[in-house]
Amino acid sequence: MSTRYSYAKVRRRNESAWLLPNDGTRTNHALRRDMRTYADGDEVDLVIVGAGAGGSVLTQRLARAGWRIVCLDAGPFWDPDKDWSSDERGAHVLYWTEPRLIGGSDPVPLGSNNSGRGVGGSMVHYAGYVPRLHPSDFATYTNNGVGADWPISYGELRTSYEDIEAELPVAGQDWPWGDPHSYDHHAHPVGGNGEVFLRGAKALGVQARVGPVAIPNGRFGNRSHCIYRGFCLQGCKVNAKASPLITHVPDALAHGAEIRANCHVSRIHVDPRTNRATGVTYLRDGVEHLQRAKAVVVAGYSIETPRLMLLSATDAHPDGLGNDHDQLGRYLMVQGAPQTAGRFAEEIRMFKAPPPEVTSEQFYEDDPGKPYRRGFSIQNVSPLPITWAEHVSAQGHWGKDLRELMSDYVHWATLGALCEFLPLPQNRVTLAEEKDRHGLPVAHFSYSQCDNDKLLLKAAQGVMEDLLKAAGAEQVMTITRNAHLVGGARMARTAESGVVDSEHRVFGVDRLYVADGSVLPTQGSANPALTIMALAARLADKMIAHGRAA
Ligand SMILES: Cc1cc2nc3c(=O)[nH]c(=O)nc-3n(C[C@H](O)[C@H](O)[C@H](O)COP(=O)(O)OP(=O)(O)OC[C@H]3O[C@@H](n4cnc5c(N)ncnc54)[C@H](O)[C@@H]3O)c2cc1C
Repeated sequence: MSTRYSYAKVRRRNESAWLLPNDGTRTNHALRRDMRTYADGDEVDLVIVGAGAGGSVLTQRLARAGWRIVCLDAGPFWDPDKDWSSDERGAHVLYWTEPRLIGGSDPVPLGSNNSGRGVGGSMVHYAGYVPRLHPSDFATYTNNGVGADWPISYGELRTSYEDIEAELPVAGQDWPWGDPHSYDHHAHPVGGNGEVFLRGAKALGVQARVGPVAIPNGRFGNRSHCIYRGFCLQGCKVNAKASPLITHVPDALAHGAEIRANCHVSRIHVDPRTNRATGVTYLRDGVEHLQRAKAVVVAGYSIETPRLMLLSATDAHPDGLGNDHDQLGRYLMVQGAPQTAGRFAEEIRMFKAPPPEVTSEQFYEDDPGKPYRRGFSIQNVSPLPITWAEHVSAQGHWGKDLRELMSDYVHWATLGALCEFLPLPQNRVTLAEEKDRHGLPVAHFSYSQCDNDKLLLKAAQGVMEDLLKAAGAEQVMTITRNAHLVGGARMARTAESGVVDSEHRVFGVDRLYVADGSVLPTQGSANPALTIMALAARLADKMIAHGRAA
């Protein structure tokens, strides 16, 4: 571990890893049983919608500062021992599978690959890659003529990045790209898939690094070390992979927050007299409740956050909260995530390690010599058999062909790219006519790629195929897919160009905030969870400095 942080310093800020049991079980049941609870009629300091990456960090930070917090999540309070299995099919309970409609010229399928539900949010079943954004991501419009400029700079997030990296904690080699930095935990040993990446990179002179992954290398507090069984996306059964369920929720409960599971928020209330957010309506077991609060934070992720704000329209805000200038739901982004598999004569067994292994950010920055703006990163991905079947069948293999490729699984290695698709106004969430089981209009998500997006996909595919061939692949197979969702309630300098200001306050409504991935104006080629958590930690600092609403 580096000298930058000691465990004692992390523990003084966030004791979660030490609040977990160390008797071979994974959940501190006493902490949940004895958590402080509030009545709906109690006016708490803050109600937070969503206990995912953004909502959990904010809950933990503000509970520590003595705020009275209720955090509502539509999904369950997971218990890794009881609810999760080392089984791709069994993990389907983790995904947000409520109905949503999709459209546009490149519709984005929504489901297991996009969002989670329940306490811990999507990070419960995320892959665990946690790179930072680069400083350039905060000013792509000024520097490259595309995308958008953030109202804050990278420098304003640096300390929060360091804090969250120490709390997850992150393991990886020294990072040469963006703002060069090191990690508190040394990189993990790589498996067969990682070795292929490193071999191909060396042969081509491409820089690659092991990490950065939110899995401690060794024990951390009472969290077990990683057992390299490869089921990170199915919910880590041993509590090695970080998610807010184990990295921030225990400390939040220990400091008096109430995290209320299975509560679907259907409306944000705004007092027409004061124009202040005053609480939320939520549904539990089909029964409507009202939680009063002095302020409201929405952290339901990029589709559900704009949807809830659209559903909360009032006479004063007839098009939805934060939508007085027709910005809500717009500039929603996915990353183009083509995936290339290569066949090797020897056995690779790509499942035998966490899927996050090796990364290259050599192609991340804008290169004026290229026909496209901005760039992409490349990482190992390790599809398990069902996801592998999806990869192979997406290539048109079926019947005997498909069976042969499935039984050949152990010979394949896989790389995935993250291409920086641009924020475009027409890529947007609106409300559909169709209703969900609560009778609420579902989200319609329209997505169309621009020419720059398509050029990036092609370039990333070329690099991945070259890497695998240079590592000795006899055959390569690429499919096109998407990853991650960010934007939809973006941060901006003015209400005419976004939904929240630099301190996450929704334009046009007092005491209403957004604290999740929807606020990102651009996405770089980095996986988003670390940035979402760092932004929430920064927001908590601002809110604590301003003090609680009277
Ligand atoms: C398969 C997969 C792999 C991924 N891999 C990576 C990775 O390797 N690295 C990375 O950085 N990112 C990864 N991600 C993305 C990452 O998990 C998300 O970007 C991040 O968790 C989003 O944070 P958030 O706070 O915006 O939302 P979430 O973490 O999704 O939290 C939102 C929460 O809000 C709740 N909610 C929504 N609507 C309501 C409502 N109306 N009422 C009450 N509760 C509500 C949901 O139940 C959910 O718990 C991955 C995602 C997936 C699906």
